Order: sequence, then C-alpha cells, then structure tokens
Amino acid sequence: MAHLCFQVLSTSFFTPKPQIPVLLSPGAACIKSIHQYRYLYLKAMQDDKFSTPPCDESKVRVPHVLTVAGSDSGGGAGIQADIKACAARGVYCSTVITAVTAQNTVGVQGVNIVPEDFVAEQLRSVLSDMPPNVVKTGMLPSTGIVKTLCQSLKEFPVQALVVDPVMVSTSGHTLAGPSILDSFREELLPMADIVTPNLKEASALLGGVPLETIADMRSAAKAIHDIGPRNVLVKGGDLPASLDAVDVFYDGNDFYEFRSSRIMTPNTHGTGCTLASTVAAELAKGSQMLSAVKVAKRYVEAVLSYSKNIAIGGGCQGPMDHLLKLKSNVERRPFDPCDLFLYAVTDSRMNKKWGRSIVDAVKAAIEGGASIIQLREKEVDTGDFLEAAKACLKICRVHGVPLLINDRIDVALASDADGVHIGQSDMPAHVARALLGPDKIIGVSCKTPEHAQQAWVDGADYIGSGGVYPTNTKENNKTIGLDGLKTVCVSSKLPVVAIGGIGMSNAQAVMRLGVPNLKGVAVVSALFDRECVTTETRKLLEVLKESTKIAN
Ligand SMILES: Nc1ncnc2c1ncn2[C@@H]1O[C@H](COP(=O)(O)OP(=O)(O)OP(=O)(O)O)[C@@H](O)[C@H]1O
Ligand SMILES: Cc1ncc(CO)c(N)n1
Ligand SMILES: [Mg+2]
Repeated sequence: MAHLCFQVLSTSFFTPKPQIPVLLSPGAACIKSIHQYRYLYLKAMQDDKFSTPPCDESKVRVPHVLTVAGSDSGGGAGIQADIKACAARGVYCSTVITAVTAQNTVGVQGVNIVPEDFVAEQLRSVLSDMPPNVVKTGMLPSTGIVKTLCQSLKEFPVQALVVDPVMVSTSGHTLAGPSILDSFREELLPMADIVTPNLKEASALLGGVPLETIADMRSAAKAIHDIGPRNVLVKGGDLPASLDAVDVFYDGNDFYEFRSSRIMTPNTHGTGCTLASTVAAELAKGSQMLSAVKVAKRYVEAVLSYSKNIAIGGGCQGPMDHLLKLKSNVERRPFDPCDLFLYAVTDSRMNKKWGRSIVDAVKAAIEGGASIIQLREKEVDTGDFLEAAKACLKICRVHGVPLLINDRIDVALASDADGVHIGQSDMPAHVARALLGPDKIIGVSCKTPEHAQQAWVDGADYIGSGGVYPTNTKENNKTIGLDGLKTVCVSSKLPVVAIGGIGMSNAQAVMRLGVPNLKGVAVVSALFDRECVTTETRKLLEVLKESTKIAN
C-alpha cells in the first residue's frame, strides 16, 4: 500500500537553502532512487509546488549533521571525532552507530558490528523525528548496513551526503572489507555530494591502482567522479612525509589542490573523520561545497598543529584535541578572591615620570608580592599596549599572578589576559561577559549598592569600590569614604577590593573595616609613583599582613 511520506528534499547538488518539507500525495509511492527524488525535486520547484512550513519565529534553526559511523573507544576517530568536530564548528551532531571498536593509540583490538536492523532502527529514530541538514558517513562495516543506509536516505532525503569511505585504520586494521566496495560503487557513491577517500581507499575504489603522486591523485579523483558522486576529495595525508599535505578536489569540471605544510606529529589519528565531519558541518551551516572543503582543511591543520605535542596513550598514533578553542580556559587557574589582597594598578604617566616600561613596572610589583595586576594604560597606542600586555602576561603566568586589562576588552581578548576591569561608563559587564566567555575575570567599579547589585547580576567576579580617599590618579572621582565603602561591601554579593588614595598610612584602617568580603586594596601611586616599586610593594604587603593579624 502506498503511504504518506513527509520528506525533506533538496537540489541535486547542494545549495544552501532552508529545508523544504514536502507532503507527497498518497499516490506517490516512496521514491525508489536518489536520481528519482532529485528529478522530482527539480520538477516540483518548476511547478512551484512547495509550500513553506509555518515558521515559529521564536524557534532558532540549529544546523544539524547526522553521522553514521563506528565508535572509537580511544576517542580520536569515528563517532567521537565527528561529535567533537561538529561541536567545535558550532553544529549539532546526532549519531547512528554502525560498529563498536576496541581501539587505542596502539591499534584496533576488536570490532563488533551493530546488527543491520538495529542500524535501521537508529536511522529511523533520527531521520523521522529530527531531520538533519547533512548526513556524514564513516565506518560502514557490511554491505547490509550500506544498503540499509541508502534505503533510509531515499525515504528521508537530506540536503547533502558526505561519504568518508573508511576502510582501513591508519594502523592497518580493516574496518570495512572489500565486500562493501560494490555497494559503495553501485549505491552509496552515486548519492554522495562529496566522497573523501585517502590514498588507500581511492586505490581500493578503483580496483587497486597504485596512487603515489599528486598526478595520480588527480586521475583517481576523475575516475571516482565517474562512479557518480558530485564532488571528490582525494586526501594526501599518506603521501610521503617529505611532501606537503596536499588534497585534490574535483567537482566534475575543475581540479583544486588544497595544500598545507605537513605537521610533524604522531597525533594524526582521526584526521580523515574530522575533515569529513567539518565539511558536513560547514555544509549544514549553508556553505557552498568548495568553501566547506577549504574551511575543513584549515580546521584540520589548526587542530593538528595545536595537538602536535599532546601526549595521550603509549602507542605510535595519538589522537588530536578538537576543542582547541576552549583550551586556554583549562590552563588558567580559577579566580580566587584572595588574589585581590594586594592589587597593583599601573599608570602610564607615572611610568613615564620614573622612566620605566610597563613590563618593568609589572615585574617589580610582582617581585614585591603583588597578588594581581591591572594594566591601566590610558595613553598608550593600541599596538604597543597589546605587545606590553602579552609580555606582562608571560611574566604573570610564570608567577601565577592574574593579569587584568583596564577598559580594553579588545586588548584583553587579543592578549588572552586573565580578564578586565571596567567602569560604570565602559562596556556593560554583561556584554563584556558575553564577549569574554565564562572563565575570564571581570571586575567592575562600583560606588553604590545599586552598582554592586547590577555587577552581580551582570556576571562580574569582583567589584572595586572607591575612591575611599581623595586621589589625583583619577580626575573628577567622587570620594565615598570608609562609610561609603562599608555600605557597598555590606550590600555586595561579590568580593570587594578598595581603591582610591590608599597607601602605607591608611591601608590598615581600610582593612580593619571588618567586612568579610573586603579582600584587599588596589593601589597606584603608593607603588608606582615611587623610586623603587619592589620595596614599596614589599612594605605595603607587610602592612596588609599586619592588619589581618590584628583583625583576627
Ligand atoms: N601531518 C599532517 N599535516 C598536515 N595535514 C595533514 C597531516 N596528516 C593528514 N593531514 C590532512 O588531514 C586530512 C585527512 O587526511 P588523511 O589522508 O590523513 O585521512 P585518513 O587517512 O582518512 O585519516 P584517518 O586516520 O582518520 O583515517 C587531509 O586534509 C590531510 O591533508
Ligand atoms: C571507528 C573508526 N572510524 C574511522 C576510523 C578511521 O580513522 C577509525 N580508526 N575508527
Ligand atoms: Mg580515513
């Protein structure tokens, strides 16, 4: 009996278009071949038969890749690489698992194939309920699984199909035997928008022709294109180590070479899965094929380069670390309110007056015992500020002292400083938080309980409150006094550092206010408008330590 199929159809070559659901009439039996559905799609386009689905403006479309692949217990290739690559590229990834492998950096110890009907069930679950933009395939270990997949794709067509014809692991273990070659050639490849064989796989698809040079890769790309996929990318990761990593792309008309210098690293496990998933992710976002491949190649190169020295496992082929963007957050130790104890704020006028560079000033303050540094450089050009921030950061990291940038979120981002300190008239703290991400330190200057309340709501980590005493460092700055400071501290959920005219003579009075969230003092002139910054910092540290002893 013919049945209703609610389908998502696409053009015969990938075009970045929203998915167009089509309700086929009961008379239209489920489409038999991919060619037939592509024909029907084009015809329907001509006849203007598509109805746009009612759109709910409150819903956000999420680009979505479904990967149909094997699990790699080592986490570097297969399903695990696909999920990580899609996540890194900002794309949702659902999974149909075709095999479970026991694998590590030494090799493949075992393969357990998922029964064909259970692969079919997983496919149905995903495709019928949450149609992906793009399907990407990896390890398809049996002819039955290839056929099941092709059948599902005919029933539930998608915008693009990316086929990574996984056959042999880099360690030489067979992941899908030669028996699948016929079903690849006859059924899967003709449906593919792109197929991405490595040298061995390209050779196998062509009956074993030897492939050793870039000229060979071109001929292979053309011959594989004749099998039916719309685009072919022959990957050159396995070219001799002396050559660049060159991939050859052929779209049926033109050849393109994607070249990157070869990264000398043992951590290349999963490069192929990562490349294909990234192509799929970029297509899902709406890229054209050529730009998707370009971005994917660049991404793999960046991840390889980032991961070249990581050590996971004792074998000779390690995995990559896909989430490089998140890495800097891991290296930084979390903010500790006690860091606010002796908070040194640099000042360009004072540095000029005493003939010091920003870096020298920071070095001296750290040597004297400053527990956090803020670069407050109002008169320095952006380029010079950035260079100084990077140099200061190196010193701060060595000593475990956080480095904050005053006002300049751009400089904080570009230098990868630990955070920023912003005033009431700078960028709102919640916007700074959105730009800087969850891990960077954000401090906000607050004079009132309302400011303090807002800083908490906006996601700040601490507040700076003052001026406690009159100061020349900041013009037109209202003095709030010890009482004002206490009022702010009492109403603040965040730790507080006191600022404004604080030095050796009055630091104890401030610290003796006796409010638990007052964690320290921020000083400018008391350290930097002096001949020896290190000596002054040491002295102030002693005074502060003394005040805590008295308080306890
Ligand atoms: N050492 C390297 N330096 C730079 N790029 C590389 C290196 N090794 C592989 N690549 C690139 O990584 C991508 C994947 O190619 P490769 O030939 O390694 O695929 P593969 O053999 O299928 O990988 P897998 O190990 O996942 O099966 C290609 O773009 C290739 O050029
Ligand atoms: C599960 C799986 N898929 C693909 C590859 C190819 O890298 C692998 N090693 N393991
Ligand atoms: Mg591969």
